[in-house]
Amino acid sequence: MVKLAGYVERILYSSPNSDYKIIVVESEDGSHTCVGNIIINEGEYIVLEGEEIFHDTYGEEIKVSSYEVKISNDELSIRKYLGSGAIKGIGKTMAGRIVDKFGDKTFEIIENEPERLAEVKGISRKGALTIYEQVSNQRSMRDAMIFLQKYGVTTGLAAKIYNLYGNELFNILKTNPYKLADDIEGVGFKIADDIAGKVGIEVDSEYRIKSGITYVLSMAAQNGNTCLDINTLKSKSVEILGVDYDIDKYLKDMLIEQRIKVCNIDGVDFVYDILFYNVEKNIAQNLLKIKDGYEKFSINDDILKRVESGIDLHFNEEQMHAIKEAASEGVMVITGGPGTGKTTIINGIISMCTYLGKSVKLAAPTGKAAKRITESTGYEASTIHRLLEITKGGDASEEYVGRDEFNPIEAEVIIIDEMSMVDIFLMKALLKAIPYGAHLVLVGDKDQLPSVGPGNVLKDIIESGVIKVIELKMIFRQSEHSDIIVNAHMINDGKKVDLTKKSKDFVYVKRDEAYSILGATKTLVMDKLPSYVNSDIGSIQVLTPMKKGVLGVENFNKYLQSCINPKDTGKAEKEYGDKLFREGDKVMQIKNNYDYEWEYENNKGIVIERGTGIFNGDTGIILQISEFANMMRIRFDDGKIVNYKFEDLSDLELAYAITIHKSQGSEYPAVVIPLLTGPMQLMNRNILYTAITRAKQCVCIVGSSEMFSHMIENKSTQIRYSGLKDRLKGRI
Ligand SMILES: Nc1ncnc2c1ncn2[C@@H]1O[C@H](COP(=O)(O)OP(=O)(O)OP(=O)(O)O)[C@@H](O)[C@H]1O
Repeated sequence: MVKLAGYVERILYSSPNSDYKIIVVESEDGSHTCVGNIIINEGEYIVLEGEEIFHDTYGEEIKVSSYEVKISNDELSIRKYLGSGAIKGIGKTMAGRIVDKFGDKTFEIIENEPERLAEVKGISRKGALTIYEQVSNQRSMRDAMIFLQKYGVTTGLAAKIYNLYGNELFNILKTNPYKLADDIEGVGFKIADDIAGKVGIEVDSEYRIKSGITYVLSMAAQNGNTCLDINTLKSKSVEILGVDYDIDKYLKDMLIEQRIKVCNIDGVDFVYDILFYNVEKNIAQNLLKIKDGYEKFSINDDILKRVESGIDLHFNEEQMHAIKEAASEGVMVITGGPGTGKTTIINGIISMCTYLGKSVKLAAPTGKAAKRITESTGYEASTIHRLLEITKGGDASEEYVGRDEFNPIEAEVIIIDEMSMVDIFLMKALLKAIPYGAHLVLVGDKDQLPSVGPGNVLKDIIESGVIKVIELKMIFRQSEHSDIIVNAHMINDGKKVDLTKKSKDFVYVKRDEAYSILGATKTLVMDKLPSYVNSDIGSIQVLTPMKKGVLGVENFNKYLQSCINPKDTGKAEKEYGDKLFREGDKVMQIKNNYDYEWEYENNKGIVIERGTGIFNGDTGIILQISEFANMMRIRFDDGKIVNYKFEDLSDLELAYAITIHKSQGSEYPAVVIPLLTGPMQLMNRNILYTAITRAKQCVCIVGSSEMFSHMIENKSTQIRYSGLKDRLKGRI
């Protein structure tokens, strides 16, 4: 770690999209090139700390880890600061004239007697005022950044906070920093509480207690709950606030202020953050409206026969029933495990609609799932986000949703696959955009893991008993072809699976210790499986329940990266937080982002198509990392090429191994599942079932057969609190 203090002599590079800069700092012992996210102008005085690094092209540099900016009052630095382009309307010449006139008193004059700037030739009184506003805004923004950095707030978040509140920020920080936690995504109760403590806000302040209660509800939402029973809410609030208060009093206030709602379900009071309450209520109302407001399609046996002959198989009774019901129900659910014929029914419904002249839209929650259903039905599917024309980072909040009740989806039948992944926010947005009279068909496996976001939408709808449900039981893919399917159903039914039985597609590799599991997994991924399933290394997916620990995703990725794509002087690298990306690495996008621009190139490297949108679960390879251009070039599996700015790297993770949660909706030729130990709430049947059903040709379990059996027995899937089922039933 080195420390440095000096003037910013030059800004060599400034990213147009972030605070990333390459600057030259003139200190007592000469010039130094420094790089990092820095908000600064030429001529300002910087005191920084950083690490010395060596760049192949630019030589020695200091990578800045923390800094403080001071505007010096000496004439040269004022001249540089004003002339740096930071203040609109002042160039180098004008800066020279201002400093010639006011010398080292320039800032004092700008701040205290700005009208005097008009004494300088070429500056009007109005111009003087604009200069004053800009200088003081810049100063307060910088002050705010420095202030927030002290509380561990990153520069990106600090800028977001400042942009929202402007100069009101200090006032808010001093009176109610908890407002930040309410208003800004990324500021949780903990950061707000830390600031509050430092600015001297009392622990028993009303703001603090209410903010703590909201925080407990939001943490519950992160675990999938839309509400929380009142006793748990009270005890958790007391726990995080660290003081024993009469929480009831504050809950009553929050009820009056319409910040929360309380619903009684079976004699227990459940508390909702008003946001979740409204979303859940909206889903129930709209779902019932769609259910009742439909128009039956008239079908006859002739049409069904034609559908069947088009698909070239005989539907069994269940399937025929499902297709008929899709014609006569406003909303219906089709649920079943792998190989039970869901896709075949979707095909049948689409084909029936074609004969009836009804328009169909088919969609799924992720890009991968949409691609998969497109391939298996031959009918173009989109993501639900695309169907709803959601823009801006894929956020389903209303302002960015293009399709709604005023501009509904243009289709008479809307089929959604992989419904188990849909959370309450996406469901609300979807239902709002269903046109009057349209039929909605929801397809999914209710035993897959529930959505990452809050809610238990598919299960709640099924259990409400209000919506028509077709549960498929018959397995079409036969056991002689696939142990994966048979075992998946056995696991789902809680039946013991014999791992010692020889199988072509369900393989067990016994290992008793974490590091030997790592080694065996590597051998499978690199040497054995690619030729066995006729695929490349990149298509073999390691799926693990956990993020942390030797067998967690993070460690697995580091290990597999070092084996599959080791360090090499020819491969550039980029560190981002505790992640290290290297050219050639396999990576995954972990959010839907509709703004990323992609292009397709032909084999001569000429761009032949452009578009936008990269989706949660999309995987690709890093082609190039350029520190100078501040970007990383990635080619996704479907050929799209995207330039990621470094500040967007939080959207990317190494993907040699991914969590089972993240694998939902995706399929791979072969999966390797390492199992040894882990937290009991993760090592359960639901997780194992989801992991196994991701594999098309081969599942390899590496590790402990006892843990495998334990997971089948462990049904303790975390309970999700939600009122949707009871709301649909009209009980609340
Ligand atoms: N009535 C039927 N008669 C014969 N084969 C059938 C019938 N229905 C489906 N199949 C076949 O069974 C296999 C599994 O069906 P399908 O792909 O529709 O199931 P799925 O529930 O969508 O499976 P998954 O969830 O694994 O994708 C397919 O090969 C399909 O052609």
